[in-house]
Amino acid sequence: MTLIQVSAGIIKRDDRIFLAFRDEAKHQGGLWEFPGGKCEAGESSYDALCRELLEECAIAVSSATLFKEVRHDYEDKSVVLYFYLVEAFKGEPAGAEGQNVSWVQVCELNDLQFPAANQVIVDELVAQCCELN
Ligand SMILES: Nc1nc2c([nH]c(=O)n2[C@@H]2O[C@H](COP(=O)(O)OP(=O)(O)OP(=O)(O)O)[C@@H](O)[C@H]2O)c(=O)[nH]1
Ligand SMILES: [Mg+2]
Repeated sequence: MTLIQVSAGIIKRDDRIFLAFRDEAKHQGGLWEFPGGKCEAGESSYDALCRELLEECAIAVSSATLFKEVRHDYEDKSVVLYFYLVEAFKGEPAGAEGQNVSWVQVCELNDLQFPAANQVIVDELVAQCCELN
């Protein structure tokens, strides 16, 4: 099975994170995601992050650092996800492709459903930010 490389952005403002809802028709659809997408051939994960966040959220990333690299094997495909903490950007995040989006409190992330590969990221964000978890 081919390994798909994906970059995704953790866009945090105060105690909220910007999330997008994956269309039902997509792989792992009907779940919340950190916006992003597949790295193209020869493209760095950082460049893919910038391109995807411009396309999907209409923001221009000016600074981001790798938070965690996660490998996950779904039944139908294997992915390596490069999760970046987006530290600075221009523009206001939006659902530029018509997708539903939401600024969600970090401490309420576990109320939402994510693709399985994201659970380790959600757990870490919650552990860092929420005393009671
Ligand atoms: N963007 C994104 N993709 C994720 C996350 N978690 C996760 O398992 N994925 C998986 O990563 C893969 C690539 O994501 P994608 O569908 O956003 O890729 P893309 O933007 O290039 O979309 P396209 O193929 O419709 O053009 C999908 O198989 C998706 O299920 C996440 O938090 N964000
Ligand atoms: Mg995408």
